[in-house]
Amino acid sequence: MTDVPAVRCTGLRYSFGEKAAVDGLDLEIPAGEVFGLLGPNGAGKTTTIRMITTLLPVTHGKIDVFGIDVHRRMAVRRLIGYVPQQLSADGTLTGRENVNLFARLFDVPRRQRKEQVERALDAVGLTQDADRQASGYSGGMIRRLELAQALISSPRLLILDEPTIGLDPVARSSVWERIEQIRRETGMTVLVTTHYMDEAEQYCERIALMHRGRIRALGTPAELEAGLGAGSTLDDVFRAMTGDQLDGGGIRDVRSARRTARRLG
Ligand SMILES: Nc1ncnc2c1ncn2[C@@H]1O[C@H](COP(=O)(O)OP(=O)(O)OP(=O)(O)O)[C@@H](O)[C@H]1O
Repeated sequence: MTDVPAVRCTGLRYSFGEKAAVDGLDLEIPAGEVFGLLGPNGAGKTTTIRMITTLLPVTHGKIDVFGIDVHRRMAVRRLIGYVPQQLSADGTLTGRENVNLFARLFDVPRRQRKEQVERALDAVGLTQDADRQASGYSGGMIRRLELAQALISSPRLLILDEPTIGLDPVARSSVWERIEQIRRETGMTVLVTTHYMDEAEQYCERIALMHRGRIRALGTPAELEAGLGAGSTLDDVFRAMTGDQLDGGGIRDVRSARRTARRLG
C-alpha cells in the first residue's frame, strides 16, 4: 500500500465534436481499493476509462496513474491491466493459447512465460479447461479468460469495463470471486464499471455515480445510502442523482447485452 493514489483525475474533459462526454471530472482512487464507477448509458464512464488506459488522449485536465502522468503512455500502460467491454479473446484458440498470446504481446520474458501463463490460468480457475477451444467456453469462463489475459503483465491497476454484463448470476459471482481473490492476494487496485447495483454494493469499497460527464456522488455504498436517508437503497441514490429511471431506458437492458460466448462461436 502506498500514499500515492492509483488514479487521480483533475478537471478532466473530453468532447466528441460538440458533445461533452466527460465534463469536469475530479476523481481519486487510493491504491489497493476496489472502486466502482456507476452511471447510466452515455454517462461518460468508458470515455473516462479509455483516457486512464491511454487509449484516448487527455485533451483537458490531467490524469496520473500511481503518480505518473498518462502522457507517458508506455510507462502507464505497464501498470495497467484492462478488460474492455469488447471481446478480447480469440474463439479459435484454446484458453492457454489466448493467455500465451497476451504474454507475448506484453513482452513477458520467454523464460518466465510458461510459469506466468499457468499462474494466470490458475488465478481465474481455468487450469482444467485450458486446452479447450475458447469458442466452447461459457460466458463466465470467457470473462475469466479475459481476466487472465489482463493479469499476465502483473498490473498494479486492473480496469474492468462491465465485466459481468450479460452473465447469469452464478457466472457473475464466479467472476467476482476471482477478482476478489486476486485483489486479496496481490493488493492490486481494481477499477470497475457496472450497471448492477447489487454488485457495486457487495463488492466495491467505494462508488462514484457518474452522470452527464461528472461525478454526482462519491462514497462507500453505506455512506451514499445513509446520505439519502434511512432505508434508502443504492438504486434510490442512483435515481436521486441522475433523475433516470433504472428500468426506463437509463440503464442498458441486460437482455440486449452481448452474449459473450455466442459471439465467440
Ligand atoms: N466514438 C464516439 N463518437 C461520438 N460520440 C461518442 C463516442 N463514444 C462515446 N460517445 C458519446 O459520449 C458520451 C459518453 O459515452 P460513454 O461511452 O463514455 O458512456 P458510458 O457511461 O460508458 O455508457 P455505457 O454505459 O453505455 O457504456 C455518450 O453521449 C456517447 O454517445
